[in-house]
Amino acid sequence: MKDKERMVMERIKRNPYITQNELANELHLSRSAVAGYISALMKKGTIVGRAYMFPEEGSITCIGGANVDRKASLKSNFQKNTSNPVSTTQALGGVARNIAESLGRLSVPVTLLTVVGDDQEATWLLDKTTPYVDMSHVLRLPGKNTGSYTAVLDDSGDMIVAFADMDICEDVEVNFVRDKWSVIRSSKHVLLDTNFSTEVIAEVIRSCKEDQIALCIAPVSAPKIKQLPEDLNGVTYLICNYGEAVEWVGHKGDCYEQLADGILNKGVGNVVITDGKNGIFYKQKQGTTNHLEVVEVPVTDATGAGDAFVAGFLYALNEDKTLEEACVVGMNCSALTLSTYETVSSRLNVANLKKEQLDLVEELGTL
Ligand SMILES: Nc1ncnc2c1ncn2[C@@H]1O[C@H](COP(=O)(O)OP(=O)(O)O)[C@@H](O)[C@H]1O
Ligand SMILES: O=c1[nH]cc([C@@H]2O[C@H](COP(=O)(O)O)[C@@H](O)[C@H]2O)c(=O)[nH]1
Repeated sequence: MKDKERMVMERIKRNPYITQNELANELHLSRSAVAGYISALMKKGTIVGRAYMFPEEGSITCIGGANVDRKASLKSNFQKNTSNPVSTTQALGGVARNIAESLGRLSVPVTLLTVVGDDQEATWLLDKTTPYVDMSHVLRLPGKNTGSYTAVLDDSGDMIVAFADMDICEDVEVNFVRDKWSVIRSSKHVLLDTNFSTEVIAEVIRSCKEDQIALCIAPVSAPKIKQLPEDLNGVTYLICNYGEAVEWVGHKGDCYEQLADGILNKGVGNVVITDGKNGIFYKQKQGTTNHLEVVEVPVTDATGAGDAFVAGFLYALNEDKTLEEACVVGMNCSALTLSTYETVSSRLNVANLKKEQLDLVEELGTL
């Protein structure tokens, strides 16, 4: 068997969903050359036919960034223009990846559509995420660096500043979404972050609207919320923090309702604004508005609290809970993450989530 033919066969074995275009991109061949190799493999009987695969019920597809996070925790107050003593840790990150891993840990069938390079970081990221998430559709770009995020945290675990090098996301094109549409379309919910370009984001929104798939957007940061297109018709849920909402649609000092209205006016169906220990505000285009209190918990490391909230929220919606119930589950998921240095808590599972719920209920003194 020729080398190229073997490479085509091995990739199909690893991912029976792979398209001819994807094979052509990965192997630097033309699509017609790939078609030729596939036809030769079929003639030899190495491939006996295409599998018909059924989507897993209640699955979620997460689309967006995957990073290696490096965190430096200051041992004393930050001082400019000198070297500050820190302890450093490394973890996996990227908003869509964090949410996908959390959902996987909560036993939800989940697929991640993201992009990585061909460096050691990519191998580490794929190895560590695969136990929880279907990573067979991840785009690997030869010669590119996997995304990274470097944060400096103060001695109470809050971020002072962070730097995200995610140039690799600029190489993801609209065709990536189109090629993967059969995977995306089979999901009960789609989660999209704002690491990819406005064109890619707009394509996901347009297609989810056309196929009536529930779409939840988690903007990544104040600068990246601006990557959202103007028209958000087709977005079922948008979950952002107060700072992101102010940067995007408001002014400092705006109340939650003013910010929520600004977002709903763009076409979103339901908006949730998180504001750390100050609680959660949600407003539905057709329905209710509410401000929920959170039970304050000691913070070890705040990284990933917002992503954990989204994961808990989607987990609950997938279980057919209401929007308000989903917000409460989201808060419990965040509480688990806040208590560890990990971006995604390794203690996250359905049993611990239920226990967290009971502990909080006890603390609130209500049932
Ligand atoms: N000190 C805290 N005590 C309890 N929960 C918190 C605390 N800080 C954050 N959270 C939880 O984490 C969620 C997300 O935090 P927030 O700071 O709003 O977003 P982000 O992490 O995206 O900046 C909040 O909605 C809340 O449920
Ligand atoms: O431009 C980006 N910045 C940061 C992240 C990710 O966001 C997470 C931190 O989330 P939060 O801000 O909710 O703590 C980290 O895992 C980091 O990799 C990202 O995907 N894109």
